[in-house]
Amino acid sequence: MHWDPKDWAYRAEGGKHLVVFNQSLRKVLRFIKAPIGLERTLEEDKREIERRLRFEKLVVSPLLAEFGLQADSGSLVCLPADFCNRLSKRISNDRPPARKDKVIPPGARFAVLQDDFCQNIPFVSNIAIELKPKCSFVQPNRRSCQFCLMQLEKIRRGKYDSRSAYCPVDLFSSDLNRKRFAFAHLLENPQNNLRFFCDGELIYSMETLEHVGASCAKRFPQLIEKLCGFPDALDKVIFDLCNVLGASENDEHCFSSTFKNENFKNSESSLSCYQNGPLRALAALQRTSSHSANEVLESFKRLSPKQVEDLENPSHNWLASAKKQTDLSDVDIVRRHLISKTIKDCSLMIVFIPKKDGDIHFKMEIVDLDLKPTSKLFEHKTKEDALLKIRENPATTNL
Ligand SMILES: O=P(O)(O)O[C@@H]1[C@@H](OP(=O)(O)O)[C@H](OP(=O)(O)O)[C@H](O)[C@H](OP(=O)(O)O)[C@H]1OP(=O)(O)O
Ligand SMILES: Nc1ncnc2c1ncn2[C@@H]1O[C@H](COP(=O)(O)OP(=O)(O)OP(=O)(O)O)[C@@H](O)[C@H]1O
Repeated sequence: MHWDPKDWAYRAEGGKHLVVFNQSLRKVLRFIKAPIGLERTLEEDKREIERRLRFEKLVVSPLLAEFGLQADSGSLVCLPADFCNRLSKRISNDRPPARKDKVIPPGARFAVLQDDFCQNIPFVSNIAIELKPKCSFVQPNRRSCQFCLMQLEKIRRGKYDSRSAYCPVDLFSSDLNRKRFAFAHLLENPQNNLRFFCDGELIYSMETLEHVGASCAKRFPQLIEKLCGFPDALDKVIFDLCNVLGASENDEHCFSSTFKNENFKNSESSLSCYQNGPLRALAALQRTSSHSANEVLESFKRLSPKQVEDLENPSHNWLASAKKQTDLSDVDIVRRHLISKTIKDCSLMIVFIPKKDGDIHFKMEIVDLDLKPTSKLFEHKTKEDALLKIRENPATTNL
């Protein structure tokens, strides 16, 4: 393949990866980032990507398949230094300033080449919704979910300026009103949980609100109306999407959610959604682990060097760990935690097509199914400790 930076444009990025897309090929390249000045060898990239692809193929895909879902993970490609260096310069101005502490390390790189899930329907205009739902349930002995509890902490450390009233427990519920309420708050303050793209270009997100300003909040519903050909199309899209997303098997409530049933008294939709759908699978797999991060770290410390090595090479054995009902060994506990953490952090990429009969058809893919490195176990414990402190002060829970 001929690699020309001019064929690629900036798509988006998270804490670990930067993604560019090729409009004509409908493909993306997903690069691993590193802090500015920190060297990363080609071998490190390759090992990390192979570990992830292995995990997706041998562990996540079979688990998702049990719920009728597929994960399309892409393939490893080696990119020449000249391409990577020129591409980095080309996209630099498109990157959000808050993410610029990390870059694509200079030189040749390994990356993942994957289908572009923002535009995977040919011959028509594609509007895509990216949804990062996060943890679906309230942990035992707690009243509020992790997302709601973490909001103040995220504002305190400067990650966000304002609190989002989105609550994942509402999104995962089977009650369509709660789901729509969750979406309304995602639209109001998307943070890193919601993005809209039109033919691959970002049209609404936290980043566009910061850079383009509030006008994008008006413009993107108009674009959706134009594509669908009827008024208030965004409402219909969200309503239909809530139905096909499915729900967790357990209808839970989060103490910090601001949803009030009375606000929806006159709503025509005191209905439940179909339970089957990607959210059902994500909720079930997120529950793979019921151990605290502290317990997981203790289990990890007891592992032999060979067992630690096993965590670097995910295999079919992880499926047995995920399915065990009793007698969990230390290895099982760590594997289950890593599976659960991965699913709590993945995103859905959803493209919709309005049909002539007024129906809307959705095509959904799952991205960011990366296996968390064991080096993050300590960070998970630290985050959990921070959460416990929040819980000790009841004044902060019901924000
Ligand atoms: O711990 P959380 O729930 O805050 O999740 C982190 C995410 O923060 P979020 O809550 O979505 O704003 C965080 O999201 P951002 O990159 O900050 O947008 C990452 O996804 C991080 O995982 P990794 O370091 O990229 O492997 C995530 O870390 P993990 O805990 O999943 O390892
Ligand atoms: N296959 C794909 N098709 C279209 N867009 C994609 C694809 N993969 C990733 N993206 C876009 O690139 C963004 C960054 O990718 P990704 O979520 O993998 O980064 P990350 O650093 O691992 O994220 P996080 O910090 O949440 O762990 C995604 O949020 C999404 O907008």
